Amino acid sequence: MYRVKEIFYTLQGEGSHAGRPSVFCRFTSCNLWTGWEKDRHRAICKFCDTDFVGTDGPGGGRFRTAADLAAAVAKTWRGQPHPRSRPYVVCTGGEPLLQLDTEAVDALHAEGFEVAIETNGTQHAPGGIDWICVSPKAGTELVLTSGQDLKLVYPQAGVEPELFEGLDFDRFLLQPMDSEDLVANTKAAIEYCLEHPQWQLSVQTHKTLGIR
Ligand SMILES: C[S@@+](CC[C@H](N)C(=O)[O-])C[C@H]1O[C@@H](n2cnc3c(N)ncnc32)[C@H](O)[C@@H]1O
Ligand SMILES: Nc1nc2[nH]cc(C(=O)O)c2c(=O)[nH]1
Ligand code: SF4
Ligand SMILES: [Mg+2]
Repeated sequence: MYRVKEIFYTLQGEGSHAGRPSVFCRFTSCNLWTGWEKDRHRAICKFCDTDFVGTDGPGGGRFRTAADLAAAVAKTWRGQPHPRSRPYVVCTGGEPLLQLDTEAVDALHAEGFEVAIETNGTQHAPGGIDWICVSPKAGTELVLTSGQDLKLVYPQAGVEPELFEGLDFDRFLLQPMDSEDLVANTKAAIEYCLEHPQWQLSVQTHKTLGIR
């Protein structure tokens, strides 16, 4: 059984695939916050910008089998077939690696999808995922230390970018923390990238574009 908050079609807003048409499959629940506002002050991850509680969002629900889940994702894709583009699904949450298993990855592949995830990196990943974006969180142990994007929300006291520079990722990105300090955080992230050019800026473009 897979519990999913919502499944929707939009452009990837962040990271090195920003702009890419994607189905987002947002899994319910996270190991670093209950998702309830009343608990935010005592969560391990306190700055989350996402509602991942329940299964009541558009396209959300409980899917009994991996094939059911993959069929729901496939139904949400509306790109026209083209030899140079493969349907693309971004598994996120909440924390997708609490639920995404080999069966689900295989079922998504069987529906013709390239499979991406956005994860906090505290759980191991099943094999076969095509693109892994890890976003480390202060106060956690990082167990997923390789992938494509290492996308650090910046600034976070206790997890300075230097800690991750040696890991096995293709790209290292700083994403300004969205909060009342977004303007200052963006300025600080830009300055850090300019001084340390192995890092590049990741802007949450969907928020300024007014899309999901
Ligand atoms: C909602 S999380 C879900 C996936 C996974 N739990 C994780 O944290 O990577 C999706 C992405 O949004 C980022 N994010 C969450 N809250 C944010 C905020 N306030 N400002 C900037 N990025 C944020 C996360 O770091 C992660 O890269
Ligand atoms: N457009 C868009 N891009 C995103 N990239 C990562 C997201 C997420 O919440 O994981 C996200 C999201 O929620 N919307
Ligand atoms: S780990 Fe991800 S989903 Fe969980 S609270 Fe933090 S940003 Fe939100
Ligand atoms: Mg988001």
